[in-house]
Amino acid sequence: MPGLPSNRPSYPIVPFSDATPTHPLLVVDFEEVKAGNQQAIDTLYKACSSLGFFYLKNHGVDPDPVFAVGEDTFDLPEDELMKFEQGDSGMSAGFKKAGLNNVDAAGNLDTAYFINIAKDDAFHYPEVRQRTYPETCMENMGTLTNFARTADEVLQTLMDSLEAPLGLPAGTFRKLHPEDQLSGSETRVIRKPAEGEAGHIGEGNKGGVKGASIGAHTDFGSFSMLHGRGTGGLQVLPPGTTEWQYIKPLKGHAVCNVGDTLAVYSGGIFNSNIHRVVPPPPPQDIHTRWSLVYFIRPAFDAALFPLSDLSPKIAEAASQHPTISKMDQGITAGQWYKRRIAGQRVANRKGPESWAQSRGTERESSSRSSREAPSCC
Ligand SMILES: O=C(O)CCC(=O)C(=O)O
Ligand SMILES: [Fe+2]
Repeated sequence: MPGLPSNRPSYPIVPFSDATPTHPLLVVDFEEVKAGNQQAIDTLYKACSSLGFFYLKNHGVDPDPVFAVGEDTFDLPEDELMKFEQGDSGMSAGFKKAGLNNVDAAGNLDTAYFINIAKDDAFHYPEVRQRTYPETCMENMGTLTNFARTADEVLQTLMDSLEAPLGLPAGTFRKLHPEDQLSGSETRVIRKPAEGEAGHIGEGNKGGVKGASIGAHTDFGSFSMLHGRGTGGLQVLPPGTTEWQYIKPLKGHAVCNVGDTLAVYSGGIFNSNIHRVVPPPPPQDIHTRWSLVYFIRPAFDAALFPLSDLSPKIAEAASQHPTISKMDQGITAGQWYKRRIAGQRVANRKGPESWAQSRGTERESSSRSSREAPSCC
């Protein structure tokens, strides 16, 4: 039973090595942001407009019961899980087994298992708004709903606090991320198999990063909040650099990052930075890696363009942004999400151009200067 003591290992099985070089992140205190502390909001704004990644402390979200649901889910036989596979049409909700996504333009295969539970289904259970899930999820929907509600409210609160510094009217972001309209917001538990287990290395992969879990990408939505179990593997490519750098797992701290839709709404003031997941650095590399993400994404029907009409500051930034200034003004957040999800599926690959066509805002993020990145934590 999820949440109850079990004979499962506790993570990390071995600690993240201090000898591994890591990239520092700013630390944002959620309680202070929520209380309106200007210094904390300034730190958040600085983080979003530089690397786009930060540690979040005092967030009040407990990942452990959801990790337990994830463990029970991935224990189910694969043919049972495959009844809930996300498919190739651009739907994210559901199960994905390792090897069904590409990790690079060469077509190498991923090594990550996902169970994705849509906010729509968690918030409105027992009503089925997007789809149903394996029995371990359906029977523990209370746990999943509680997690999604808490994480969603944390990320909505962060976005509330960014409205004034962006020159936006209060309530702008909540209108774009409403509870009652279908969206791509979801909870994702990720399992990367331990060394020696099936799926640890992508079958038939030639070249690329050995055992890569998730290829280089930007997130599709507005904000992502990641909980780990003390295991490394997440890497960022800081603006203006060419070397991937690990993010150090910090106990009690979530890692949050700006995604494409928030970058676009802000006219490019905020940065949706490229990142990837590779096998944990030694000595953690021989063990299973677990992570848990909550993604807040706009309503599928929300228009996706810079909020220039609402903020002269955003209008000015958007007009100077190399890619955002040229974006198709007719696209919705749902179309953006579908293109990105479908485009990374192995079954939809036609050639290296499929990978390029499935990318997000990362092509321009590399043009940011490294001077903008935070230099300390
Ligand atoms: O597992 C991680 O550390 C990050 C996962 C991630 O980047 C994603 O699911 O988009
Ligand atoms: Fe990501």
